[in-house]
Amino acid sequence: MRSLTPPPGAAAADRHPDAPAPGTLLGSHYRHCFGCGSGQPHGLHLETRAGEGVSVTAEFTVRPVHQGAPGLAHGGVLTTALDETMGSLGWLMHVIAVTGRLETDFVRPVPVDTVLHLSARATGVHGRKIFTSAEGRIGGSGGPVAVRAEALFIQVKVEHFTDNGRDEEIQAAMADPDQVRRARAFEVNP
Ligand SMILES: CCCCC/C=C\C/C=C\C/C=C\C/C=C/CCCC(=O)SCCNC(=O)CCNC(=O)[C@H](O)C(C)(C)COP(=O)(O)OP(=O)(O)OC[C@H]1O[C@@H](n2cnc3c(N)ncnc32)[C@H](O)[C@@H]1OP(=O)(O)O
Repeated sequence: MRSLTPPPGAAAADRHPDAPAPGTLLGSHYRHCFGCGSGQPHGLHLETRAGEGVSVTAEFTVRPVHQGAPGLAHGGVLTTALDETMGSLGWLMHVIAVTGRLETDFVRPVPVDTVLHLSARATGVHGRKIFTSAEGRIGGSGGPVAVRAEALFIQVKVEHFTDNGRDEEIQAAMADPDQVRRARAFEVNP
């Protein structure tokens, strides 16, 4: 199994000089994203905020549509929330990266209506690989840990999307000045 710990020789993750100030809401990277998009009625609607260094926070309210067992959040949904939170670290580094590998520890059951306080940080960079970790706490940022994850993101070029995404959505994204502006925030040229 490939490790999610930065290898010897990994560098610390660099906060881009133009990264939004700590406390700033990052906004959605794509309106139809299941994790953060406002145009996705069944999505998680996560709003991620920049932290210090290469770190972010977010709050996720578990709704009845997120159930796995009666009254409890589905583990896959919680993993998605962690994935999205770690994925948004790219905003602070000005890189586009996709999840390559992700591992979740489910520590406590998470009831419907819980506000999960999520935090994520980059733990190292090695070539195109960005190592990250995240946790979700119940009831507040000092509350008990319910979920924990580590993930490896791989830096990609914009062609990762334009070559592989369904044409209909790619054309719409390229015709949307807001989307182009957001892609430029990642220093890519769509
Ligand atoms: C106009 C259109 C604009 C659109 C864009 C606009 C905005 C977008 C901006 C940001 C979007 C991104 C994220 C935002 C936040 C969202 C969070 C959710 C993120 C996701 O939900 S995203 C979906 C799920 N994700 C995928 O859909 C990936 C599918 N996959 C692939 O596309 C390839 O698989 C890829 C690219 C991952 C690698 O392929 P590749 O050919 O580029 O690279 P290669 O294989 O050479 O690997 C290089 C080094 O990574 C190591 N490595 C690779 N894979 C590994 C693994 N699984 N485990 C451990 N190590 C791994 C190798 O071992 C090597 O390591 P080493 O260098 O040490 O040898």
